[in-house]
Amino acid sequence: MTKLIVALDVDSLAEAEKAVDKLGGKVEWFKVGKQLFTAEGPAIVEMLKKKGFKVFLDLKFHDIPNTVAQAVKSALSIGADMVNFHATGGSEMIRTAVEKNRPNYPNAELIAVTVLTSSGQSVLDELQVAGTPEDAVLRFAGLAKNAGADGVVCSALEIEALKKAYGSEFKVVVPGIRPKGSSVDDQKRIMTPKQASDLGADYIVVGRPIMKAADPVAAAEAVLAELSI
Ligand SMILES: O=c1ccn([C@@H]2O[C@H](COP(=O)(O)O)[C@@H](O)[C@H]2O)c(=O)[nH]1
Repeated sequence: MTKLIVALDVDSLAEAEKAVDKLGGKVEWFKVGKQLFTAEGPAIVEMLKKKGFKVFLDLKFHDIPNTVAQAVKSALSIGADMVNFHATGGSEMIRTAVEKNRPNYPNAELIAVTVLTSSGQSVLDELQVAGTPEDAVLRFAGLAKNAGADGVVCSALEIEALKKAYGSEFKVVVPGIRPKGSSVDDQKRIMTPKQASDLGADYIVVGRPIMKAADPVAAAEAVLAELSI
């Protein structure tokens, strides 16, 4: 079953707590990204864990292997249930982070970012990354899986190929989700909650379509209603 992760892309702990208290009855997972974590730090994760939520700390680490391994350790030690790093950091970086942290946090989900959902073909061309976004996602995911990652962040367009290539146990975490009629914003590779769920997304990540809705609770309920049971 596909789980909903709501992206808490707000400026302050107070704003985040207000949203969480409204959505909390419906939503089990919240994502804390660079905007909120840079402003508030570990207090935000502490607040979410105290209230009993699962936390995806989306800091997309990308650095030398030792630094990423230690950053993942810090993220897990403050209570994150899911953390991520860029697959383009390479196998050694991923393997070091996984091997260093898996023994102490066996249930943590260690996830590699493949190609950002805001990137289309033109970004890959600009960066001289070979092939289509799907080609690159599959390549980066294979590297991440071999290095021990539990899954990847990708767009819904790549779910089918990823599950076929790497099996149903390899998790796919899917942002770039847009309910019918909602603003696309800066996302490029998008699908609806229902499409992503039908394709086998383990998690969908939804930010602005819920957080910026006139009625965020109704928007979250509408997304949840689209997910396959
Ligand atoms: O490839 C990626 C990786 C991460 N994200 C993050 O997900 C949310 C999406 O927010 P929306 O408002 O629903 O667009 C956001 O926090 C991103 O940092 C992503 O979009 N794509």
